[in-house]
Amino acid sequence: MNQAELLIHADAAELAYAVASRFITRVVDAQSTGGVAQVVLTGGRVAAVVYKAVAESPAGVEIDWQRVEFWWGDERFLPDGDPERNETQARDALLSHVEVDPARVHPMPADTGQGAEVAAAAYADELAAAGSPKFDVLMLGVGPDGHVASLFPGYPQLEVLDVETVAVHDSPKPPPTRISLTFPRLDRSREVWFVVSGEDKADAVAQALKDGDVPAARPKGRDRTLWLLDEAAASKVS
Ligand SMILES: O=C(O)[C@H](O)[C@@H](O)[C@H](O)[C@H](O)COP(=O)(O)O
Repeated sequence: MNQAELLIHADAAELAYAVASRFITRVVDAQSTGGVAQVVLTGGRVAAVVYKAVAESPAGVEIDWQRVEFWWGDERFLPDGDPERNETQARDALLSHVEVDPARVHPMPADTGQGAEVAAAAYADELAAAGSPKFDVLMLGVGPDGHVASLFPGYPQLEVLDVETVAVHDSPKPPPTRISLTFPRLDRSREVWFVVSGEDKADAVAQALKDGDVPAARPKGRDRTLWLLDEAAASKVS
């Protein structure tokens, strides 16, 4: 298994620009053999800044946006269009500004009254219908408690290894109900990128890099596992 690679940037803005550039290069590389780039987006403030930087990057023209397949690592289980949904924030920051193929954008289901378990199962079916793609890049934010996606410390979803998606209730991070990919599905990624900014994440980053007992210690890319940090988030890495 490959070793985690750390790339540390001066501040949140430099981190966002660096991750945006890396994202564009990664997608162009994945498309270079004529294929479709399979990418997994995450939620959170840092991710939204990265998506905006991608949308604004002049290099973005190098991507054939029609040949990018977008997935999500987790979603806040809210009605369609809710501003707190990861999908809404990704559309506002990036997807509405580039010529994506709508058929290749796969948001996790919105709350239509069906229940999060039904919605999670539907997403697993959608992944299967798409041929269970291996992801070229999977982006993950990290919470101060070391959570990734919607996999929270001490929650039963950490031990769910036989299915690819799971519902989450009583999340410590609002909103309370979520959908998440499980660890086995997160790991079906060529590259896993942890994109982390801020002093409040420094303990979680340090613990994860020491293989501590935090969810962020577990996802690993098949080819590369990158920790893309600003100095504040890296400040307790020994
Ligand atoms: O739905 C979510 O909230 C995210 O998927 C979650 O895993 C997020 O990435 C981290 O909590 C970091 O969020 P921040 O970047 O806002 O700290």
